[in-house]
Amino acid sequence: MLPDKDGPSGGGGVQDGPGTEDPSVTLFREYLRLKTVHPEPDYDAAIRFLERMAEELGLPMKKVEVCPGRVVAVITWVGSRPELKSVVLNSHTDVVPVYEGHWKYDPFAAVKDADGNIYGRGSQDMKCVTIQYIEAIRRLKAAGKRFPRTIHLTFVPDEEVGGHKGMETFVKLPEFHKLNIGFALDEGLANPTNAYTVFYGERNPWWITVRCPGSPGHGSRFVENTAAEKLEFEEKIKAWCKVAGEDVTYDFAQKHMDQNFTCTEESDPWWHAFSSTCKAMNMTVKKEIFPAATDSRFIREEGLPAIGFSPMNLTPILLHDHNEYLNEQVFLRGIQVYERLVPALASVPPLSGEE
Ligand code: MET
Ligand SMILES: [Zn+2]
Ligand SMILES: [Zn+2]
Repeated sequence: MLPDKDGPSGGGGVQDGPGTEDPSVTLFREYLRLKTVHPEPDYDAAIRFLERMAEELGLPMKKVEVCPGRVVAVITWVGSRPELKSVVLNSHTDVVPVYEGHWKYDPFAAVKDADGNIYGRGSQDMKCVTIQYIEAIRRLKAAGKRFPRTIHLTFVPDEEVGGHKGMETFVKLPEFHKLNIGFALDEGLANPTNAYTVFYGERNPWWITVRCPGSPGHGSRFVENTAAEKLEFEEKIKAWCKVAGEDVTYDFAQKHMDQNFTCTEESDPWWHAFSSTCKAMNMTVKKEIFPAATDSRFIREEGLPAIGFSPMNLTPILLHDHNEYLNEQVFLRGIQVYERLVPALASVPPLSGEE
């Protein structure tokens, strides 16, 4: 069947004929069209979509309103040994704003071009992962599988604005602790080579607002920051503010100091399950520290292991960029990766203290 081609100005791109697109890709494109974009994300649309997903999967969904208008949704597949610690598949539902003029296509139209590249805000960060989790679970359920450990899919708001009304609050609530988490997967980044990148730690974000009444200042970007530099750095700000005048103050919007990272030794049962599955699928895995910050930092601060992983190889890193896209074949391959990873993680044998 010949594709029906629209030029970029038509905003349509190339569409598959009816029935030729993989339903998982169609679902991904549908999700990309929801405008969960800051500064006013349509979270109601996301929750409605997730409720439909839960219904299709035949799994219960809980809603935890962590702040007014900010709901964390949790879809749960109870394991055959529910007393064991669970596996969390986390994703955030919000996306960063766009400069429409810089985009080839409408960033909320989920246009697919002739090469199968799907353009949309969130196509890499991280609506792809949300749908990959859901589709992997759908396929595993359809195949009649069940695993010892309970699997929770958590969908959180406001990651892109610092997580205050999202994961940061959620981890402090009893509903989070009741999940009885053993291990969590969260977002990572694309890798332009054939390898996949996994993240076992993050940089500590410091977002600082300096108040200097009556005297306009200029923003500064502090890119390099080792632990030692960071400790000294606040003294510098203090000194600068003091020199600028007694009424000059500063506030932290983000001040993370936690240096916890997740164990990636082969002796660690969670890491072993993750890495041996990747090996069995002939995937090359590169371990890195995440260059920015994700909701994993809140999970790690609770003392729980979390790996940042978005299965996108052969893909330029386009998170927060204009013309963010993901190729449909890479997307589909990612579902297969989770179809293997999820069973491996949810079948990690009981750890000491679990029996
Ligand atoms: C410090 S909040 C992090 C927001 C977003 N994930 C970013 O890295 O830009
Ligand atoms: Zn993200
Ligand atoms: Zn982001």
